[in-house]
Amino acid sequence: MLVIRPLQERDLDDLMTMAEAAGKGLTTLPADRELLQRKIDMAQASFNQRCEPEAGLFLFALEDTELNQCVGISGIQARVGLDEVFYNYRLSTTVNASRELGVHVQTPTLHLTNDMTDTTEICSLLLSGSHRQGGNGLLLSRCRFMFLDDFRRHFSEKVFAEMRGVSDAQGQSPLWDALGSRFFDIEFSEADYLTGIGSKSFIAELMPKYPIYLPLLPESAREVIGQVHDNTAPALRMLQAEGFNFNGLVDIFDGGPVVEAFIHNIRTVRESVNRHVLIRHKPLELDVPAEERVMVSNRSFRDFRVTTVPATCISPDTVSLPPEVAEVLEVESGDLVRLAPLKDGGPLPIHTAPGQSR
Ligand SMILES: CC(C)(COP(=O)(O)OP(=O)(O)OC[C@H]1O[C@@H](n2cnc3c(N)ncnc32)[C@H](O)[C@@H]1OP(=O)(O)O)[C@@H](O)C(=O)NCCC(=O)NCCSC(=O)CCC(=O)O
Ligand SMILES: NC(=[NH2+])NCCC[C@H](N)C(=O)O
Repeated sequence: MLVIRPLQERDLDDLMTMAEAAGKGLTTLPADRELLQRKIDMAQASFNQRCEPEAGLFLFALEDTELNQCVGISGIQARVGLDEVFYNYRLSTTVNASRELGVHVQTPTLHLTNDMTDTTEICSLLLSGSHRQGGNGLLLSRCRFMFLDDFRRHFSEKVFAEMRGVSDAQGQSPLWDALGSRFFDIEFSEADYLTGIGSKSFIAELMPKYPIYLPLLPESAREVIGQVHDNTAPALRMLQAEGFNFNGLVDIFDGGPVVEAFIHNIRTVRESVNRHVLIRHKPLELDVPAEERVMVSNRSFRDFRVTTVPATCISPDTVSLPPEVAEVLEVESGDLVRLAPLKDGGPLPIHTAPGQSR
């Protein structure tokens, strides 16, 4: 069975293996054992409410209970830019017009901003290659929206994701080569790694403060602005299906797009329903396609758990769970759980009785 739970101490080795396999460019998950250990500690402090709410870093592990192994990770950073400055470029238009000369030139420009300050970020989505199938990526990404909605007071109303931008197999980024490298005498992979481990003051010290006129950059750099890395296309597709849209900001190093949504508009949030658990000793048909499965969350802050069950388990006011599923979710008969479709598309497989509130 695959289950989402808070990231724990014992996940360090699995996390390190996944980060190493992912290669460079996943800013928040560099293959640095000490940093990953610090992230686990921060996640534990956040779930146990041992840190300031704004400093919360909620990291979720996807555990394969048969392998007893962490096979994926995803995260929520409660607020960005409060401890350290958070940068983006805003893609704007500057118009130079002269009625006298009959000239009207629109020039795309990049302006350095801190517009996402004090906003919640979803981040660090990574699934082990062996488990990229059967809707596991969807579970890993979407479980976060159930958590965000159930514990809204910990987060901002709007959430965003910075998507990984274009770089090649050698870690070269066309935007970095044309822009960043002119101001920082280091490679893109090193600059990215330094921001990932939290050494960010060099950005403030070295980044150009004046707007950048895009026609002055080479075509190779212009064309990657707002584009994602090939490996990140599925992550973007999943967010778009949840209602996230490009907000006009891009990453200052590789030009990857920033997408955002208001929590109340996110599809998983809108389509969730609550049901009481009914434990039933009936074998569960596990081989059900993603379209016919629903996510079930135990709604616990500290011991958050999510797994999937076939939509046929749901009745108008209960959800029947076999004992082994109830056990991994840490729920008992009568507990209230939250359900949402795993995959978008097709009719919602959750039946609400007439007159019953969701
Ligand atoms: C992102 C995940 C976890 C996604 O898992 P899977 O690859 O198993 O996903 P999937 O179910 O196969 O695909 C999800 C959806 O994307 C579609 N899809 C697949 N390949 C595509 C492509 N090349 N272009 C456009 N869409 C594509 C699928 O059809 C499906 O949509 P339908 O359902 O419509 O069929 C994984 O690919 C991964 O670990 N990638 C490497 C790490 C990475 O780049 N992470 C994101 C960094 S950016 C980040 O972390 C911030 C964002 C965040 O935290 O969410
Ligand atoms: N791909 C990168 N490492 N970009 C650097 C900046 C990342 C992020 N916006 C910050 O200010 O922390």
